[in-house]
Amino acid sequence: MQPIIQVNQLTKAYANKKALNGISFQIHKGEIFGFLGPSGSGKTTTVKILTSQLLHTSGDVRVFGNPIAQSRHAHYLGRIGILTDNSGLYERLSIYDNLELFCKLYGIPIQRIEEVLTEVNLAAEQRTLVKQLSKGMKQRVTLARAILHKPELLFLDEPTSALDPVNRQHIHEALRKLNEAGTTIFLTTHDMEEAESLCGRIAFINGGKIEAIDTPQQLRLNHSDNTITLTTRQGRVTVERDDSGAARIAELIRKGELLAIHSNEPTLGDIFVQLTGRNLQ
Ligand SMILES: Nc1ncnc2c1ncn2[C@@H]1O[C@H](COP(=O)(O)OP(=O)(O)OP(=O)(O)O)[C@@H](O)[C@H]1O
Repeated sequence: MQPIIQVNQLTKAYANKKALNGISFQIHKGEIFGFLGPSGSGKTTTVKILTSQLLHTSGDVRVFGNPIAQSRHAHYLGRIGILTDNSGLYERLSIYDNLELFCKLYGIPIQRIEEVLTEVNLAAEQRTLVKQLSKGMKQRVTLARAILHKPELLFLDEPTSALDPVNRQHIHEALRKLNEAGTTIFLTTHDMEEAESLCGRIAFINGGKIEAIDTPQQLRLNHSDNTITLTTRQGRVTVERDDSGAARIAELIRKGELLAIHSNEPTLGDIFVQLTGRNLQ
């Protein structure tokens, strides 16, 4: 099947700065694909190019099979949804009135508002003014607006970076539901837990280059040091993940000395440091 997003050797140079250095990746229908990288690594630049808000310098970028430069029209924007920092909500209007305005602007049936507010778990608050909402609720209204027209492909640039864990969870739940209903999702984050819990595949981006792309499980397997740490009554010991290690574990169990086993799998943050020498923050 043809990928929904196909990027080949993409570069972007700002006046005096190369922000993207020849990145290539593909995203297939139904995926939640994440760009994980620290500040300044090129995440927003990529999202802006893919959503046709910014022209790229060189390389081939196709979305829905069409080169992005040719996709710069209402038909393309009608098939994608975008959520960025910039909420663009009218603070003095209620949640419902904000969404109604967008429905009228884009010719979306008004009945869709109720549906979308249920999806983001805000149906009960729909008459509340946006200025009275918490940051987390506002972000859910922004998400509601981004999916009002039922986009096939949703772009989210750091969707939960300013949110507390509970509100982050609300957004994650809404995104999982959307994905289960068929929406393909491209998101950027610097939060390894967010990437791990949401994304089927992750690209590590650093300094405008992609350092690795894989599933979180495979990334961890590829970078595991093949050791196991054991907590015993005498203290901690590390054994190899082989027959000698298995024999040692069996012996400790037999003697009743084994208290806990730790797999020593690296976190995505550990792997990022291994690959780039940098932290995600
Ligand atoms: N308009 C611009 N003019 C010049 N340089 C820019 C411009 N926009 C971004 N850059 C630079 O390009 C690089 C990539 O920036 P980008 O915003 O894509 O990174 P990011 O990973 O999204 O970072 P953050 O998480 O902080 O938003 C950075 O070094 C940034 O300073």
